[in-house]
Amino acid sequence: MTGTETSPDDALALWPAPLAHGAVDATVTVPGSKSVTNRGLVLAALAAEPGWLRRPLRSRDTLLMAEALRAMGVGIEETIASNSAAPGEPGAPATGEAWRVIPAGLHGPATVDVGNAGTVMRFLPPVAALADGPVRFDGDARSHERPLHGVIDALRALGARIDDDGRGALPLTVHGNGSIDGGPVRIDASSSSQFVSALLLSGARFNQGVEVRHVGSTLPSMPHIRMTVDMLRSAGAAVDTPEAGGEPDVWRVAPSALLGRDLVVEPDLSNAAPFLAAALVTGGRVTIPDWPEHTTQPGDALREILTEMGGSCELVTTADGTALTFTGTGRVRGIDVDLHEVGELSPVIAAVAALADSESVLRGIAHLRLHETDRLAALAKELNDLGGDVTETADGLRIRPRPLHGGIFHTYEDHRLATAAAVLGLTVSGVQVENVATTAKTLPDFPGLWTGMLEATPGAAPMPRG
Ligand SMILES: O=C(O)C1=C[C@@H](OP(=O)(O)O)[C@@H](O)[C@H](O)C1
Ligand SMILES: C=C(OP(=O)(O)O)C(=O)O
Repeated sequence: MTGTETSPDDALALWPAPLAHGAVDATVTVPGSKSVTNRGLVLAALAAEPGWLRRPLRSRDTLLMAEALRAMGVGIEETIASNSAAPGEPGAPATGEAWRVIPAGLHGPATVDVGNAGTVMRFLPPVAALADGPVRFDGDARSHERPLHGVIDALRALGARIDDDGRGALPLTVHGNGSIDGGPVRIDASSSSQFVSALLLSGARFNQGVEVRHVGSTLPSMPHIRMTVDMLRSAGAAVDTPEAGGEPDVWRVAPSALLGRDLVVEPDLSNAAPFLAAALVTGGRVTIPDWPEHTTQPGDALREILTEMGGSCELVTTADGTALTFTGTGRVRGIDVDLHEVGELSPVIAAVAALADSESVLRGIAHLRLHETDRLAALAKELNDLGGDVTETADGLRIRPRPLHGGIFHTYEDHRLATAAAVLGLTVSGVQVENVATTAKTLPDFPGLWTGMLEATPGAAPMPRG
């Protein structure tokens, strides 16, 4: 357990989700992307020169990543950056919060606490295989249940020595000797795209690079694999992908040094979901500044999905950059949608679907059973306990809207269950969210952002409730 894990008191606490007394109308600045920040940290740590991450997300998952890299010898300084990069360094970002990453010879002995961060538990064993000395990995109880076989088996096949208990999961120790052969490897990544991303992110530093061939029946979260490829290329790596005319399900990273970068982290578009959903379910309007015009983040799909569910959106370019304004119409429609590529959006979409005027079917998300919690079981149970009519299907959820009532919404230490519950609480009186502090996994001060959104709204301010 880390100091950043939810404390026992937080875990027991109930947060009265504020009711919106009208249409919300607010601008919400969403913190940086977890997925971009943690990839940025790994690539910067493996680079041949120092780099910068500007506007990084500071949340449990990213602080665990930074701490783990520090434990292996990487320098990570949290700073308010100014334009004073030393000669020969990649330019420092203009101003604002930034992390300066100073790569160093990676070494053990080290201990890594992964918490319940998929990105930490999957992306770092390949980094540890490049370190000199043993690196032990452990984390929250749930981290022992989340699949890791794709990474463990692949690293062994590529020349690494790993001690584990044979279950294909944590805890484990990687015994690195400073380098790894690399080369071709076959994996089944049907339970998590993060297996592929993990091997590609470190692959440029393997002696022969890496060729990852996915042999499973299905591969979720393709935008996250595209994000990995995109960020590797920006760091100077040569990457072949299926999209670029390569073989289906095969990715290759050539061996090379990586560049230090000056990376500006985009807002976390998946974490924009509850705020956009607030506009939809209250018939209001929410603007998210700095919404990128082009992005690999899966959260960009919210524009299409929530529009189909009854809203409309506009991406506006101003002198300050682009911003997304999402407007609800007062009507919320059900949806039949395959969320295989964008699974992390499912909890909030399920909450909106429960408030819609017609049935929804969410498909292609069987792998969510292996996320922070079994998200399909948890969503079905918690929505039904509030009076909903939700059934689990083989690969998703069928949601028939019913009048909901208040009650305790359990969150199973899952940040996205908590934000989904907050959406319900906007229009359902008396929703009490258990352990809202679990949102700190990826979204610092979610309750503050949420009440800030409501307080910015004339006439829709939250009523204090006991
Ligand atoms: O690579 C990433 O940053 C992520 C990939 C996805 O994982 P899965 O492919 O395991 O669903 C996603 O759900 C997770 O939140 C973040
Ligand atoms: C699945 C998620 O996280 P992780 O990176 O821990 O896999 C998520 O954030 O929805």
